[in-house]
Amino acid sequence: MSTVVAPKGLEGIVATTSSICWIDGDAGVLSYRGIDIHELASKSTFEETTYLLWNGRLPSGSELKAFSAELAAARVLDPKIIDLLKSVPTSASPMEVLRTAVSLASIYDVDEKDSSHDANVRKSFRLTAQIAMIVALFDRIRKGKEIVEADKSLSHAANFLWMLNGEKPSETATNAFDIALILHADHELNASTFAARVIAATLSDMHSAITGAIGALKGPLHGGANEATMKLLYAIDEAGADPVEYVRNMFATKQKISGFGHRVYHTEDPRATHLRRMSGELGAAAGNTKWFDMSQKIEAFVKSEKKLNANVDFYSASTYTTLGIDIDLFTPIFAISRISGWAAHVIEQHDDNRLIRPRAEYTGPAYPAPYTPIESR
Ligand SMILES: CC(=O)SCCNC(=O)CCNC(=O)[C@H](O)C(C)(C)COP(=O)(O)OP(=O)(O)OC[C@H]1O[C@@H](n2cnc3c(N)ncnc32)[C@H](O)[C@@H]1OP(=O)(O)O
Ligand SMILES: O=C([O-])CC(=O)C(=O)O
Repeated sequence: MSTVVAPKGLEGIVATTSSICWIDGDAGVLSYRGIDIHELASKSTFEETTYLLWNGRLPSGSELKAFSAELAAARVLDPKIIDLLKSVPTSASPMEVLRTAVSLASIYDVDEKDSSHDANVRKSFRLTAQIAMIVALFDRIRKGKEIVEADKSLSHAANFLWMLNGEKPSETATNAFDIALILHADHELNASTFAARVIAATLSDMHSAITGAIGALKGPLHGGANEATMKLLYAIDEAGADPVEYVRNMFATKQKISGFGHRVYHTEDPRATHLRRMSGELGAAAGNTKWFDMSQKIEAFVKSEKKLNANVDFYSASTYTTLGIDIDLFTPIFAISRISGWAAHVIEQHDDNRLIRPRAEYTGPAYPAPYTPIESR
């Protein structure tokens, strides 16, 4: 059998068919079910976008109302999950707590043993509602604050901010957060979604797939880059350094700059366009454009020096910081949004499944290698 080895990191390999998300990396186009992300970011809501991802089309007014009500009604956490959040060390990273809590949620899910299409949709509602709650609740618990009950009259974005901060969010904050959720909702076969599909393709369950996806998202080459970006901005600020000189030194020591580069986009990441604008606008409204200004200087330098564009994670860092959100919640917030895309992909995988099992080109000792008895080694 002649073998063709796929490029390292599977670059450029088309590994499945999917009707969920289409990207043109050269033109900087991202669409969900064919609808341009710019339209969705300016006209849609997270609820409507999630309906689109799960159902393949935009909802009617009554369908959206029913869908939003079902998502709000799913804002329920088994007490055992709250016990878990209270029992882990307050120093635990919110991302590992989220991963563990989603795994535990599987055991208490009423559809635990059912991976039919309908059960997967029901689980998708619950996971989408619960992931946001888990992130907010753990943050309050670790800070010694009272737990805030979910408010089912609020949108998904507003309810998260309410449960996180214990005060009703402003319209500006809610809108900005809602747009961030829309922008992060899906991105074709990114690493965490691929991980979810590989797990789902063994006919394992939705919770297992999402637990694995959260683990994949956590890494700094993927969703973890938003947190790493903010750490860089803080480091530059604390050092009182010039951002350009700081980054120049990082290049000189062959370090990567978080929030730049992308496997698929060879031009501006269309999501960065919105996050840049939001970062600037929110900073101006808050009377503090420090992080935005610093980000812009870095962006211009990285672009001129390395021809690398900012990705979705770069300006989300300063956007979330300006919204008063703690740095280690940035990647969990990515998960709060991306669950909608992960769920759509798990459903799509289960609806038309085949095991995902590629081959590896063997580079180890030649076969047959001798088995040396232990006393002779
Ligand atoms: C939501 C998301 O997941 S978006 C991506 C979030 N991740 C980051 O922001 C982390 C920083 N970026 C990166 O590490 C990469 O650009 C990735 C992981 C996003 C894409 O990786 P790949 O497609 O495998 O590109 P790869 O890492 O091979 O980079 C290609 C070249 O560009 C350079 N490069 C890529 N990104 C960066 C960066 N952020 N800073 C400096 N150099 C970079 C690499 O060093 C490499 O240079 P070389 O050919 O001289 O060795
Ligand atoms: O598509 C990717 O490789 C990473 C990404 O931008 C995302 O997951 O949003």
